Amino acid sequence: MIRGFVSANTKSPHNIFSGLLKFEARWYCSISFGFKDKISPELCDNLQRNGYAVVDEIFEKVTIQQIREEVLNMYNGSHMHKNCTHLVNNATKRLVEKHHIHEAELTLDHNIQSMAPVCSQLNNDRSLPVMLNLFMPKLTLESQAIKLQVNSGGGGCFPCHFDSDEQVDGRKVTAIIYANPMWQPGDGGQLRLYPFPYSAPIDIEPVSGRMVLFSSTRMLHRVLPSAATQRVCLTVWLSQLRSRQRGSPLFAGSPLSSTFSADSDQTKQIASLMQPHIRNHVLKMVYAQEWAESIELSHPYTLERDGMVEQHWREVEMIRKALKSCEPTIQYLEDVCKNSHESMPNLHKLPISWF
Ligand SMILES: O=C(O)CCC(=O)C(=O)O
Ligand SMILES: [Fe+2]
Repeated sequence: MIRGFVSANTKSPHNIFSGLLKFEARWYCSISFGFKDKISPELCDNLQRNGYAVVDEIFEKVTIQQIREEVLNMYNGSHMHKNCTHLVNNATKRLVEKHHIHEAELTLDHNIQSMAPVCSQLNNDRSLPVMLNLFMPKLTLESQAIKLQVNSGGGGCFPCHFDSDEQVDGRKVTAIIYANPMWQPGDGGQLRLYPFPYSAPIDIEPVSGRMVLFSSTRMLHRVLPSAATQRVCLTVWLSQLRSRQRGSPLFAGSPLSSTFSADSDQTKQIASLMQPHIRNHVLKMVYAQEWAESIELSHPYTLERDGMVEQHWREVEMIRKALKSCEPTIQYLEDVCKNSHESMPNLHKLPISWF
């Protein structure tokens, strides 16, 4: 729809789009959230190529302050619930609480919307998916859902995870907006991204006004323990309609061993290992130890937590067996990523399909 609108005009898409957004803004919101200026072709190019992008000062300071106050009011008024890890084992599904992480689903809950008017306006503002679609038309984002979150100190954190999976829902892009005006390095709570094999993990500080965008299905991430008493953020999940998903029939539902064909040539092996579905498994193997530790750090001690860690190691073992013929190549990738960028041979040129 937007592409049709743009191609019918001779002005640059960016300008035409600003006009359209101003028109919409008059009807839908009194706050301008700044996406139309901040989501640029360069930013989207980074997102497309690296799987993530960071933009600072996404909103005015006063807007960030209002968002922080609204989220903390929700927390202090006990309108948030504890965040849980969803544990799927065979046919059973259980929830395991994380400690010190509280959240509320804004988009699904009209009560929360009425108590958080600025966050609600953000929920109604469609300019983020619209701008991303403009510069990354293949995304075809059609909906957004917002979660409010407080990490209440005490080392609260998230284990290594992907936000979604093509077979679970239509989430494609995660955007996290931080509202922590007093944040200092000793507070912890950095978002750690794993853009393997382009580089070693990257830690992003949760400073006020910063927005981090990344691939919901293919960017492994975790949150480091937070000592700050109130680390606040909003998460926006941007989704395609499930019927529009460009599912990969090659991988859908197939066990790893039947979809992977090892080639003796190392370059070909690397290309095979970097196919999205296989890459996600390779990541679990490469970061197995850190992944296990992050599960332990994020949940209070219970038998269920032990079970989660055991299940993790069983999965790592299965992946190791399935990818046995590529072990030296995986070891090579691992070594390269653990050493500095200088020694990294052309791995950043490998085309990873992030979206
Ligand atoms: O708190 C953050 O920075 C990220 C949280 C996260 O990864 C999630 O909610 O899935
Ligand atoms: Fe996440």
